[in-house]
Amino acid sequence: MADSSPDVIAVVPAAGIGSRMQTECPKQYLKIGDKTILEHAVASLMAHPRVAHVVIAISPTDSWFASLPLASNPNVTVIQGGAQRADSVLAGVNVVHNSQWVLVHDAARPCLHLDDLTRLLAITQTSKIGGILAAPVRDTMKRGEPGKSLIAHTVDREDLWHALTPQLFPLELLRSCLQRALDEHASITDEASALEYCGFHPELISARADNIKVTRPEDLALAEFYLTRLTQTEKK
Ligand SMILES: Nc1ccn([C@@H]2O[C@H](COP(=O)(O)OP(=O)(O)OP(=O)(O)O)[C@@H](O)[C@H]2O)c(=O)n1
Ligand SMILES: C[C@](O)(CO)[C@H](O)COP(=O)(O)O
Repeated sequence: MADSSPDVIAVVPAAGIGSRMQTECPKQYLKIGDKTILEHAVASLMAHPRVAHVVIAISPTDSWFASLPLASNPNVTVIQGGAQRADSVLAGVNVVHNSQWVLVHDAARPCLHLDDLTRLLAITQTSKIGGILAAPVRDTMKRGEPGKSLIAHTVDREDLWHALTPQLFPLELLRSCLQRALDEHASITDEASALEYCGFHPELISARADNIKVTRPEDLALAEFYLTRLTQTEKK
């Protein structure tokens, strides 16, 4: 398949409530500049010619999405998400049919660079398992004593990565691994962990650490700073 033909469908889980953000509205609807965080995240996917369509999973009680231009975008399908992020992702994957590969990207990650997305998408030419964007850990990592603010031990940070999104997998492989992991009540916090649960080893694509997930109040200003730099870089 040519590197530019629209052959990948993206699923964007956007059905969370953003409780850690402590804001009035779910964090994906907070604005940075003239767009919501969700719109920035979707725009970063649509900037690539291989992304043909975006499926967005929103909460059944969502009262914000309908007022966005995305709601009338012909390249967007909106569906109801589920109780957990993995449920929302599986709901999105289950409406994808005409694509060999599916890309999953958090609505809460507005700072994705096009070149990172391009490098992730390139694995479709060589991999049958898929892979994820990831950033090597920089700090010394500690494991705490369970339930205490005491250090149990230092975790070796060699080969330790922060899993980011997008995460990219063959459609049927992701669908079957997610379904099995959820049926068997496995702890699944990203798509790769569902494949790992089923015995697969997805690729790690080293990526920019500024592809942050807006999670806590202090992340909003950082995302705004990164987005400003991203806009200046990618406009050139
Ligand atoms: N049931 C859920 C829970 C989360 N998400 C989405 O998954 C992404 C990453 O999840 P997270 O950052 O944990 O978002 P929230 O669950 O909203 O945050 P919190 O845990 O603070 O409530 C977000 O885009 C969120 O909207 C989802 O689609 N469905
Ligand atoms: C998918 C993810 O963004 C990878 O780091 C992360 O696992 C999402 O976790 P959350 O607790 O749902 O934010």
